[in-house]
Amino acid sequence: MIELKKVVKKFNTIDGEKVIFDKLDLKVEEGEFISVVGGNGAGKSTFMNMLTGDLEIEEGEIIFDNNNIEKLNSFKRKRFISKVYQEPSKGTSSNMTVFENLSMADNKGKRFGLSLGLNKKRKSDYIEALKELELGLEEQLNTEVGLLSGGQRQAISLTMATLKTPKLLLLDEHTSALDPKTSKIIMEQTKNIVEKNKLTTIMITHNLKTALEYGNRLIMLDKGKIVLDIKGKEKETLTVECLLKKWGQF
Ligand SMILES: Nc1ncnc2c1ncn2[C@@H]1O[C@H](COP(=O)(O)OP(=O)(O)OP(=O)(O)O)[C@@H](O)[C@H]1O
Repeated sequence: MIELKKVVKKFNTIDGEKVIFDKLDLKVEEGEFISVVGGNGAGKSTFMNMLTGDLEIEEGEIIFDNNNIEKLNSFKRKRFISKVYQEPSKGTSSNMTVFENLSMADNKGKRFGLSLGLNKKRKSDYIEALKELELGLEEQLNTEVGLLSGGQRQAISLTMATLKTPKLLLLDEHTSALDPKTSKIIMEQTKNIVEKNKLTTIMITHNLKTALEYGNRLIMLDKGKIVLDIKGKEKETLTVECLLKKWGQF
C-alpha cells in the first residue's frame, strides 16, 4: 500500500510562498489503477513529482509498503517507481536500438556496460513482451528507436517502464501526444499490462472519457485538494456529462 500523510508542498515564488498541497492525505491500495483529472494548475504534475522524488516535500510522509520514502532521492525511487511521460521521446533513447533500450530498462540500477552482454539471454523475453503489443516491434529489435513512430515509441516506453514490475507505475498524460487511434491502442496495451501484472497505477489524463473508461478509481484534483474520489461501481456508472457537472461545482 502507498500512503501520503499530511503532505505539504510549497513553492517559493517572487510573489512569496505558494502552498500547493496543504496536508494532503491519500491511501492507494495495491493493484489500484487510479485516473487523476483536474484543470490546469490543479496540482497533478506536482503530485506525481512528489511521488517520484523529483520534488521534495516540506512536511508529511510518503509511505510505500510500511517504509517512509520521503527522504529517498529520485534515483533510488526509480528502482520501484516507473514513469511514462507525455512526450514519446522522453522515455527512450532515440539513437539506441529497441533491444538496447529494453536492455537499459532491464538493467535499471546496475552498471549498464557490464550487463548489456548478459541481457542477450533476455532477448526472448523482450521478444515476448513486444509481441504482446501487436505492433510488429518484435521484428525491429535492431532498429534505432528514433526511427519509430510516436505510438511505437510510446509502446516501447510502456514496455520499458513495466519490464521489471514496478511497485508503482505513473502515467503522465502518456497518450495525449498521439492521434486518437494510436492513443486507443496504447491505452488498451496499458490496460493489458496493468491487469496482467496487477500493477498499482496512477495515470494523469485530461481526457475524461479515458479517465472513466480505464482504471478502477478516479480522483479529481482542484487547487491541491482531492474534490472527488470514486471507485468501483460508482465509477463504472459515471458518465462524462455527470463528471463535467461535478467539475463545474468546484
Ligand atoms: N516550480 C514551480 N514554482 C512555482 N510554482 C509552481 C512550480 N511548479 C508548479 N507550480 C504551480 O503549482 C500549481 C500546480 O501546478 P501543476 O503543474 O502541478 O498543475 P497541473 O495540474 O499538472 O497542471 P497542468 O494540467 O496545466 O499540467 C500551479 O499553480 C503552478 O503554477
